[in-house]
Parts: sequence; C-alpha cells; structure tokens
Amino acid sequence: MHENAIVLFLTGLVSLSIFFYKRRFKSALAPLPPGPRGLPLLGNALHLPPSRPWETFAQWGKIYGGILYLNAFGKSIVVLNDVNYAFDILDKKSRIYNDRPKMMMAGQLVGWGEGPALIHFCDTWVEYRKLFSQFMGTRAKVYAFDSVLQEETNVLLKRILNKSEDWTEHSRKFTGAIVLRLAYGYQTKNDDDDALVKLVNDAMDQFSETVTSGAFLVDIFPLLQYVPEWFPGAEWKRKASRYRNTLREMLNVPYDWAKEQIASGAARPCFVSSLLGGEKRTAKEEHILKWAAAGIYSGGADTTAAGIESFFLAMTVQTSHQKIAHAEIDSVVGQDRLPTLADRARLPYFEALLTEVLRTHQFIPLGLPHVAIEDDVHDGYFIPKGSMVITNNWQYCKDPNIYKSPDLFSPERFLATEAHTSETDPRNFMFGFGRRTCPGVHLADASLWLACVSILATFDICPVMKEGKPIFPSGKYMDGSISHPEPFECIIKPRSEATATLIQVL
Ligand code: HEM
Repeated sequence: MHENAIVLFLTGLVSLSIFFYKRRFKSALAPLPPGPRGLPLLGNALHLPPSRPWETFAQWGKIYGGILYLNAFGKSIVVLNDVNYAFDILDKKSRIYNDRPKMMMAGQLVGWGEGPALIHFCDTWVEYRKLFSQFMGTRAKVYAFDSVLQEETNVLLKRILNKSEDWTEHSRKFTGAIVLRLAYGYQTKNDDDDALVKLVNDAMDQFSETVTSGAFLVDIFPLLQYVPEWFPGAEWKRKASRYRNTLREMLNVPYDWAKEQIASGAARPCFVSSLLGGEKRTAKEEHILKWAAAGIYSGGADTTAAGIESFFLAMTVQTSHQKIAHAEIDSVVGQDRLPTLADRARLPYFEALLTEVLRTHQFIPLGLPHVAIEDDVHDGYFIPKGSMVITNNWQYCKDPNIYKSPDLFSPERFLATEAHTSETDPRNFMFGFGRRTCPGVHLADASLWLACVSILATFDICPVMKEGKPIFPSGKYMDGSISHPEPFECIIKPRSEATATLIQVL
C-alpha cells in the first residue's frame, strides 16, 4: 500500500516535470506570433478596437502577416488573417482547437454556456453534434423538409408584396418561422402576437447583447461575478438574473409544447419529435435534447436573416447583375410558377450571384472564437494552451491571393469555363472550421437559396430615386458577432402582373 503510494507520487512528479519541460521547451524554441507591442499587465487591452475589430485586425495583418498575437490582461489571443493558417490550424489540428472561451456574462451568468455554440469541449457537446448530424447533417436530410421551406418562402413573398418597406422584419420572421417549425414543429400563426415567437426573440436579443465581447466588465474582470445583486451599481448582475429567467423559459416552453403534441399524437415531424419519439428519456437526455433544439433556433434565425438582408443590399446596388439573373430564371422557370430547390442545378448564374453576395457581404466577420486546449507550435510560432483563436473571415474574402480583383463584384468568378476555373467558394470558410464547423450549414444554404431566388423571380429591387438620381446605400455593416447591414431604403416591386398574381394565389 505504502509502496504503491510512493510509485503513484513519483509517476505524478515525472509526468508534471515532463509537462512543464515540454511547455518550456516549446515556448523556449518558438517565439509567439508577431503583433503590436503591449503594455505591462494590460497587454494590448487598450489596442483592442471597440468597433469593427475585423478591419483593425486586417490592417495589423498587413504589418505582422497572416498570424498575429495579442494579449489582453494576460489572456492570449491569436488572430488568423490568412485562411491557410485557419485551415492548417483549426481544420487539420481540430482535436486541440475545438474549445470555446469562457464568456462570463453570456455563458456563465446568463447560462448560454450550456448550449451547443458556447459549451466547452466535453461529452455533452459531442452529444449535441450527434443529434444535429442525425437530423440535418446532409443536404438530402434538409431537402426532405423542402415543403416547410417552400411554405415559409411563400409567406415571405406575400408579406413583401403586402408591405415591401418592412422587408427586414419579414426576413427575420421567415428565418424564425423555419427554425421554430424544424426544431419543435411549431407553426407560427399571427406572429406579431405570437407569445412563443416573442419569447425566443427576446432571448436572442438578450443573447446578442451579452455575447458582444467587452460589453460587460465582468467579461474582463471575472472576479466581479461575486458582486451580489443588491450591490449599488450592480444593474448588470440583476440583468443577468432576468435574462437567465428568459433563457430558462425559452428552453422549456417550446420543448414542453412539442412534448404535449407528441403525447396527443398531433406532433409534426421535427427535431424534437424525431429524436424524442414516444420513448421515456432520462433527465440528462432531455436536458441535451432541449438545449440542442434551442441551438437550432439560436444558431439559425439571426444568421440566415443577416444573409437575406445582405442579398437585398447587394441587389439594390448590383442592378445589372440582377437583370442577368432575372433572364436566367425566366428562361429556366418562367413567370407562371416559383423556383424550387429542384431547379437549383439549372440556375448557375443565380448560384454564382448568391455566392458573390456571400463573399462581398461577410455578416459573420470573425466566425466564433476557438480555444486551444494544448500548447502548440505552428509554423515556428508558439500558441499557448488557452489561447483564443479568431479567424478573420472578412479579410479572407478580400484577400487578393484568393480572389482576383477582390473589390470587384463579379459573379462570373464562380462560373467555371474552359478558360478559367471557379474561385474559392466562401462557404468553405464562412461556416467555420474543424469540429466546431456550423452544423446548420445545409439548412442555412437551402433556406437562403430558396428565399433569395424566389424574391428575385418575383420582384425588382432598385435604389430609391431622388431628383432623378439613384441613392445607393452606404453598404456599411453594424457591429456584433452577427453583423447586419446598416438600415437602408430600397424599392421592391413585383416584376410583372403575372408575378404579383402568382404570389397572391399562393
Ligand atoms: C447563413 C447562415 C449561417 C452562417 C453563416 C453560420 C455560421 C456559423 C459559424 C461561423 C459558426 C462557428 C463555427 C466555428 O466555430 O468554427 C457556427 C456555429 C454554429 N451554427 Fe451556424 N451559421 C448559419 C446558420 C445556422 C443554422 C441555420 C443553424 C441551425 C440550424 C446553425 C447552428 C449553429 C450551431 C449550433 C453552431 C455551434 C456549433 C458548435 O459550436 O459546435 N447555424 N455557425
């Protein structure tokens, strides 16, 4: 017994020594990636841009290269400005880069840290990924829900026809309705008064507010989490508690509704019904299912809506490209029916146009941060364990090494001809990297395609005219991890009487 303890003690000591030796060895041999020089204790905290950080990161990239290192209050941050670093580090070494940073306000105090997008690398996260893959892991699985996508697209077109100026709101309702139907089988009726839609939207707004980095001091000084709610000035702590309650409701109310539907035999096919079935589940299994269903809503609604808004923005400016797409849709689909997912392969110009919109309008400019779970040396640089690794997707789309004349809006770059091959599809990186890559990629791709092609098949989108001159939108994007275009006006009108009638009779 006594000998065993000594052996255990010595083994532990040797492992620890090897660990520290390896770490020192790695860091001694390899320097940290280059980056702006920081101040003692604060590091680069004062350099970190409060707004549109992707632009500043790209400028630093010009000075320091494709990989750069920052430090904020002792926390290591590695920014990848070159997509090849992102592929080599986050895809090829995915095993050691699939953690997420601890977000004190959104993750810990409000509670989103238990959900699929923010949870640490652990068995529960593996379970989430399995469930997503079972339900929507391939294009074919998502296309099996094409009637849901088609019905909600019809509703979107009707709303645009009735009140075109509210197109932003319509886009959000469209994506919200799809994810609620797919996650819970819940079909929104009059969603202006729909309590469930309001509940999930409130939770999502609160998520966006709390997940924005640097918005809450507790994210920078985690010790503040121990401040009691009654403490003068601790409004943020009381806010965390209110938001936590909204989150709990958002998790439970739609899930319990879906369970009742299953029990009464009225459930529509959806994520919860397909995975829960009629079987009794353990509390742990239910917990995972509940969070995974909420992950579909939180991951899918705002992101895809930002994509549709970006499409409206691009079409307002790129009117000549819009005309070419109109002609293609007319020749393949005509004006007496709407396009369907089955038409996709026969609309190559529209496909290229949408791809160019995605390249030129990056609405998730920095992806979601990954965290290194081990020390690493990459390309001669030391990346310490715990480093937050950020991909600058915004910069990849502007990189002249990937795209010829990147500032030019040219769908043709994605049309392979005998003379040239198609350039890199931005979908290869805009959905993330490694094992954390977006599990909703096929759903996002299908719903975005169907909404945008149907809008173009039926409407003309043009700039507002003032004194005979077109007023083009600024094209600027707002701050936020999901970045929406700054509000702008455009004219949306039916292309013909035939397309207006087509929508009215839907
Ligand atoms: C155009 C729309 C969308 C874009 C651009 C997008 C993009 C992304 C990105 C960049 C990430 C982070 C990947 C990484 O860490 O490397 C992500 C994660 C995620 N997305 Fe999406 N997404 C979209 C739509 C959707 C949809 C429709 C769903 C759900 C059905 C969804 C669910 C999720 C979830 C659950 C995660 C977290 C995955 C994890 O951490 O393991 N997303 N998405």
